[in-house]
Amino acid sequence: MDKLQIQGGNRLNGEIAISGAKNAALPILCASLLTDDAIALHNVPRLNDIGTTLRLLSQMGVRHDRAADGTVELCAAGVHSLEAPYELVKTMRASILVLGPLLARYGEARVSLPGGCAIGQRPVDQHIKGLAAMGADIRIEHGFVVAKAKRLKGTSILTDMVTVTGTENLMMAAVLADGRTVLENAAREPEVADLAELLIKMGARIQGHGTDRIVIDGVDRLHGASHRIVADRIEAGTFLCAVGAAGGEIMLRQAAPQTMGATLDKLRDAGLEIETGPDWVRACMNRRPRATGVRTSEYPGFPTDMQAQMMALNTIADGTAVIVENIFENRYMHVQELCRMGARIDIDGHTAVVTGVPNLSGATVMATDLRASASLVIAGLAGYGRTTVERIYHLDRGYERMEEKLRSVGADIQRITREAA
Ligand SMILES: CC(=O)N[C@H]1[C@@H](OP(=O)(O)OP(=O)(O)OC[C@H]2O[C@@H](n3ccc(=O)[nH]c3=O)[C@H](O)[C@@H]2O)O[C@H](CO)[C@@H](O)[C@@H]1O
Ligand SMILES: C=C(OP(=O)(O)O)C(=O)O
Repeated sequence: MDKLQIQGGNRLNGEIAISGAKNAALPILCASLLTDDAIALHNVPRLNDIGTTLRLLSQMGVRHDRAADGTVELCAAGVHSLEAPYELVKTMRASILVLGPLLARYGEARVSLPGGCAIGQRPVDQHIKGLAAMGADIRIEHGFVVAKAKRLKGTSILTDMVTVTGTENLMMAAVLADGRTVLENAAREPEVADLAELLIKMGARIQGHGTDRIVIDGVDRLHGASHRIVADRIEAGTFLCAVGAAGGEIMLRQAAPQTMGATLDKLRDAGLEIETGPDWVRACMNRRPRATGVRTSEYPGFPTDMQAQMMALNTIADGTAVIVENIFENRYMHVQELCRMGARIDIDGHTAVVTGVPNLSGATVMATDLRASASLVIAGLAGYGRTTVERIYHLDRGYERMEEKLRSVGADIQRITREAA
């Protein structure tokens, strides 16, 4: 298994190009199931999760071409299987995003239930409840969601909580349904809005995306379209935490600062000097970070996907920060590993109290999930001595060439591949 080896202490200086957002690209790839026509997507990041989704779509009969410049063309004219098998779903929860499109377009789907994962239980009951309200006959059988519907019917759906992939699944189901669907308590995340933008280009009638009430008027068919995936606000935020912890000055290109409000505010509180333009962020850090507490919440609040990275920054801050994780019940797996590097963190339920220490010391640590891995990389860059981050397959699910991007701004970081290890 690949590992990363980091020699801490280098300041980060230079430019990094931000990739397309994983969490926008995944539902958008699945939306290709909604039409027989070709869909051309630009700025698709090269990530393991994207590879898994393309494999999943391929085994259903979706043809795709992937160019080196991040363009992916898909055509679902030859779909012959309406099943998402456990072998693929178990490696990536977002596979559940084929459920809505398959049901809307083919009236049938058999999708393996995703297993429990590192950050929480993550049930899909709201996806099922919404589709059932639209008239689908849905059962759980042998670990699969088995769904059937002649044609889904538009209705009003109020989810019990804000769910990102739930909103996306229901929106993709509703675009081909009979009549109007209203999604109340909808997720406002920029990735949901980006999916809606693609669907509108395909001929869907959607209003209110980006708000908590999305209104969708179903149409009989959708057509081909071309779309550029929005920039990854979490990747950009991760690099900003890295410069916050290691010091230096970086310019992020092809970024979307307008989607990063809560993260930029908190990083400014922590002492980073930040300037933004339409598609760039410049950040400079010349001091010890100030302790900065965060409470995660739905967009536009502070994202749970930035909690671990913000915690890494706080481990070396001046003062004590209180971090509250409100979205996932088990998203503190990085705490134990950060403590192995000398961090002082106490957890009580959803709350972590981080008392900043002057220095972290390099250690061998284990990555347990995607953002936990990123937090360990940040800690390794800021600490003294060598840090080895094991099990980085989690990192490769969601970051494109992270070590190359960090090396290009001066980090001493190497990938040790399985063969060389
Ligand atoms: C591929 C993708 O876009 N992943 C993102 C998406 O995950 P994902 O869409 O899986 O997360 P949700 O927004 O659905 O989860 C929010 C909360 O609702 C709960 N819940 C959700 C659905 C449901 O049917 N029942 C239920 O109880 C979850 O367990 C969680 O506690 O949003 C999360 C929250 O911003 C991010 O951390 C993930 O990076
Ligand atoms: C939790 C994440 O992703 P996923 O929902 O794909 O597990 C994430 O991107 O941090």
